[in-house]
Amino acid sequence: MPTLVLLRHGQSQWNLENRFTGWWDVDLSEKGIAEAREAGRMLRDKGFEFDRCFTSVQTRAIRTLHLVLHELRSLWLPVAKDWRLNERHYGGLTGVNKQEMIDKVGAEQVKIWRRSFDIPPPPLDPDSPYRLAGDRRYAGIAIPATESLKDTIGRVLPYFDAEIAPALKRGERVMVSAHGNSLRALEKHLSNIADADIVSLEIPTGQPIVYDLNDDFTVRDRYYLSER
Ligand SMILES: O=C(O)[C@H](O)COP(=O)(O)O
Repeated sequence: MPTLVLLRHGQSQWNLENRFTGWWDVDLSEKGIAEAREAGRMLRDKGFEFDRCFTSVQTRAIRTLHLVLHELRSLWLPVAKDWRLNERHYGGLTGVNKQEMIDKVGAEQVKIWRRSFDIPPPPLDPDSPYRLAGDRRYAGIAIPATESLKDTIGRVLPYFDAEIAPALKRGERVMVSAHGNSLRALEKHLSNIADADIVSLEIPTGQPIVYDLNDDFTVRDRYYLSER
């Protein structure tokens, strides 16, 4: 099976400001742009080539992918964009500063919201300035009011099975540019991580993760490109 590369977008403006982001469409910071370019250079220097790419409908992941493909001289590659690869919806935490929330409700509760398997954050207020009803990219989609990791897996995996796995089976080399929690969803599945253990998986921004998969999608090797 050809190589699959997963990439979390470079640092976003709200990563920089330490705010929960989720589905809110925040652009890359200057550091995030540099991280994405560096990821592209690293892939190029190590001889990586791709046949097809997948990303979300969120600017930070799309822009990261474009910056990487520019470094790879491969902006011409087919790219599929789908909301199912979006970040997990952070519900009522969207826009809130993570440290301020820790000060308010305690680190333990915030960790449960951020990293537990099936406990979603409180839902987004219907009057929130961060509601996405009317955003054209989500026309016809039941936009969630919040999502746990389990909910995120419930939309990422069917997309992986329907679109990404068949490309790999056809022999295509695939890159997925997505988000901390949509990639945790994918990694939980690929690496067969138990519900209780997923709490400790953290994915850094702008660091390509390489999966060498067997034909049955079991993992032969998984590593950060920067470490080899
Ligand atoms: O949506 C966000 O806030 C980040 O992309 C991921 O945040 P987390 O590390 O709190 O899950």
